[in-house]
Amino acid sequence: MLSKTVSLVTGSASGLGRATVERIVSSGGKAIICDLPSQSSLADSIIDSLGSDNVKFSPCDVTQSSDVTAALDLSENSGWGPVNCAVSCAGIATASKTLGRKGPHSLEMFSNVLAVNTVGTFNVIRLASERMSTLDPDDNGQRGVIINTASIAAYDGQVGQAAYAASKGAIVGLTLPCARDLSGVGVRVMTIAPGLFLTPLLAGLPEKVQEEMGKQIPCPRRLGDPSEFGKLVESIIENPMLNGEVIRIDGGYRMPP
Ligand SMILES: NC(=O)C1=CN([C@@H]2O[C@H](COP(=O)(O)OP(=O)(O)OC[C@H]3O[C@@H](n4cnc5c(N)ncnc54)[C@H](O)[C@@H]3O)[C@@H](O)[C@H]2O)C=CC1
Ligand SMILES: C[C@]12CCC(=O)C=C1CC[C@@H]1[C@@H]2[C@@H](O)C[C@@]2(C)[C@H]1CC[C@]2(O)C(=O)C=O
Repeated sequence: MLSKTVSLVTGSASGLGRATVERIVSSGGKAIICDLPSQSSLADSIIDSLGSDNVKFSPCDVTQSSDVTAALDLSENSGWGPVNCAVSCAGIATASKTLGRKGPHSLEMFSNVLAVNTVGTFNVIRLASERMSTLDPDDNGQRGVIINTASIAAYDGQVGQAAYAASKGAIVGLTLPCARDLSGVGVRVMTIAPGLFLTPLLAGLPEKVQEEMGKQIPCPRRLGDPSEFGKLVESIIENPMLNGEVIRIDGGYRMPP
């Protein structure tokens, strides 16, 4: 049960973030949805189905410190107290070769992917951990847990994924040092590296392509369901010994070049 969980979940108007909010709330916790202002109608539909006592929306660009601060404030101003769980799912994926037919990879695109995926994730870690540090510790001396989302592209980046794989590799890389940095205040840091999940990121592909992608996965022979990501988030929250590690959730899949 997550009845003591007060969470902030970025990128949670959609896909893996949304499934995380649904899981946390169905297990008794509360969640602040942090997503871009353009996603407000999706956020409203989640609030309608889960209840405004359990879920609130804070329009947020994760690259902006003031937006993340406002989301953390919303939890405290709503009477929920400081968050004790922060899950980063906000992310963007681009495809562009390092040197393509039209010339070199856009530097702006590379910087933007790193800004949202990596800098945005670290922004949440640094600001959320400060709030968690004000909480009373539990029996294990722990005050909170931070869960990041990388990708198996951090290890098996494909053609055209230099920016995306770099942004996710950096999240893998910061997991242990952040866990070490925050151990003194009793905050755990974990990262999930998903394989292929059926979210709006992949749902836009033709069905045939989705089916073919699903068949590449050794077992189970299908794309992941976002609820399976939500289940893993719940396990990480509940298990005090999980810290400083990256967990792949990919059905044994390794991406080809
Ligand atoms: N679906 C998949 O197969 C996989 C997804 N991932 C990662 O999981 C995370 C979630 O992806 P999905 O749920 O599939 O995608 P999605 O596109 O359904 O959700 C991503 C959410 O992030 C939000 N977002 C984008 N930029 C933002 C910003 N600057 N500030 C706040 N929110 C922002 C979007 O508005 C969207 O609601 C991403 O980091 C993605 O890279 C990793 C591996 C596999
Ligand atoms: C590049 C992929 C695969 C081929 C295709 O038809 C369309 C794509 C666009 C979305 C990409 C696809 C694949 O590379 C896996 C990722 C990178 C996907 C976005 C998220 C993704 O599922 C991932 O991070 C997997 O680890």
